[in-house]
Amino acid sequence: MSVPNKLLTLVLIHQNTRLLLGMKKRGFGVGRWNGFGGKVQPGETILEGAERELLEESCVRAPDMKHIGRIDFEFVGEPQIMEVHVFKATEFEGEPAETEEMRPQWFDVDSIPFNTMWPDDVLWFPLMLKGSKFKGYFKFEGMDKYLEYNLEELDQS
Ligand SMILES: Nc1nc(SCCc2ccccc2)c2[nH]cnc2n1
Repeated sequence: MSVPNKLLTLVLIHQNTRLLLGMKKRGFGVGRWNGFGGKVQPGETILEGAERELLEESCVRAPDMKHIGRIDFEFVGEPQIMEVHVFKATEFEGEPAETEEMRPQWFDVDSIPFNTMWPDDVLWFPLMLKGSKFKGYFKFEGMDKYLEYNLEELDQS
């Protein structure tokens, strides 16, 4: 019996040569820099979930966020696939501030801390940064290693 995918969001704010990331302070992915996101709740759209999580985790709003990709993550031994919808924004309202979940920090796009991020990020962040749309799949064994993956840049046309 297969279970439906777990719907999640991930929001990146990319302004010229800087990228806003947050240090995850608890829960899934704790101790890693990442975009802002989390579970999509019943009754909200994926976009509404992304907007809500960004505000909850960073105190900023990004009305111009656009859906730029989807990455499915399978973890060996877990029946439920994590279906992560990635959004990118260039403008934001408010001031990024630390919350219980995340400590935000700006990084130059040439010094992204990939060694303290999920191991797949180094593969798809370049696509995100250059404005491509993409679709990916990663099969993880544990939190630090993927066994297989595919990653596809999609035509914008
Ligand atoms: N960059 C990245 N992010 C995630 S989870 C993102 C979605 C999420 C899940 C739970 C809480 C907040 C946000 C990853 N998983 C495996 N590789 C990964 N890479």
